[in-house]
Amino acid sequence: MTSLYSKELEIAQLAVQRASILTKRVFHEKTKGTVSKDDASPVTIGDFGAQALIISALKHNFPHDEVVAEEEAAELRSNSALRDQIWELVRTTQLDDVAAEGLLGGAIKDAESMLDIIDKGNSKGGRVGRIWTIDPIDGTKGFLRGGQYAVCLALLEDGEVKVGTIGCPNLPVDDSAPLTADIGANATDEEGRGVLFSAVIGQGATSRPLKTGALAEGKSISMKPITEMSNASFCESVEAGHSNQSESARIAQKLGITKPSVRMDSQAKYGSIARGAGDIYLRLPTSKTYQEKIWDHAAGDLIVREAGGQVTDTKGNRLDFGVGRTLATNSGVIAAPKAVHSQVLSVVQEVLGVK
Ligand SMILES: Nc1ncnc2c1ncn2[C@@H]1O[C@H](COP(=O)(O)OS(=O)(=O)O)[C@@H](OP(=O)(O)O)[C@H]1O
Ligand SMILES: [Mg+2]
Ligand SMILES: [Mg+2]
Ligand SMILES: [Mg+2]
Repeated sequence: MTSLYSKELEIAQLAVQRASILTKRVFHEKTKGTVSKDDASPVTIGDFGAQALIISALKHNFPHDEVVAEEEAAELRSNSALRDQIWELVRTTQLDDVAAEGLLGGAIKDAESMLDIIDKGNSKGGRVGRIWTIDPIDGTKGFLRGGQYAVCLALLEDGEVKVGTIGCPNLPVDDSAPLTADIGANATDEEGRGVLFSAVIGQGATSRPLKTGALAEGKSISMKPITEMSNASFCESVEAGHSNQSESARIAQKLGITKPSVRMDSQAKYGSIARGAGDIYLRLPTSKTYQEKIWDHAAGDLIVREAGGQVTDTKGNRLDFGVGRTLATNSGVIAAPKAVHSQVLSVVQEVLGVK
């Protein structure tokens, strides 16, 4: 008997694997075709190319589903040199397993079709129906700096995350490799690195080595119970502009955590705590106006919850993926093992003065 969402899970994992081949190629290039977006954040040829490959696979398999993706093609329509660079990458990236590549529908027709495909990620999101959300490169600043980054894909149905997949080319394959500052900062995809995290609602979370063809065998993962807060490790963003790092240090101190935080880019943080390499992920708002994007959290939220964790915002509410392209009703993220989540939340609220 096939289980619920088995086709969605298989396609999602293969699509993330294929997109990761492309991002790894760009990761090793000196020039990554970086342009600055309207909000001053960077985007590279890797982000555009990965988004094109993932949407193409989704449209081949699930033509009626909507897609909320981070990037848009507007800039590429007026910059043909950049478009051509991306097309060259997309045209020459495929899974090295013919059957797996066939499941994703094979190659995109031409450069113009590629731009149209990138723009199919423009859904407004919402509470109704099937909507995929894509972060083609999460942690683009990390990708450029030489840190962690992730290729992220999730399926929402009526506003709830049902399937989530995160490809982390630079994380150790070994689920028990402890979370260290070095893993956060050390960007390499040499032998022994590259992991694919996945979850389906009600079916648990898994990790497997990130491959270039057919999927590797998966292993079930779970969060590590925290027996002593003094030994707990927490992770947060590298970029001080994305998460308040002085407040998190005060929270850690009040909780009795003695180790310094591990700073790591991208949803690699969610995957790392889901497999028990780390314990707690704190993301504390740095401004009252910034709204977190659904593609930055959907896959990670499900993977952590399916691994035995609890994920809320700083108000103690579950993340609500049904209000549009952003988490407009939420503020920050607190992810921790279920048994200690309320303890962590109450210290967060005390330090932030949240009622
Ligand atoms: N002001 C502010 N506050 C909170 N979050 C923000 C902010 N600005 C940007 N972003 C989003 O942060 C995403 C990357 O954050 P990360 O946690 O991966 O890592 S890090 O902050 O770069 O260390 C990053 O995702 P990518 O653009 O996919 O890299 C952004 O969507
Ligand atoms: Mg992101
Ligand atoms: Mg991104
Ligand atoms: Mg971005």
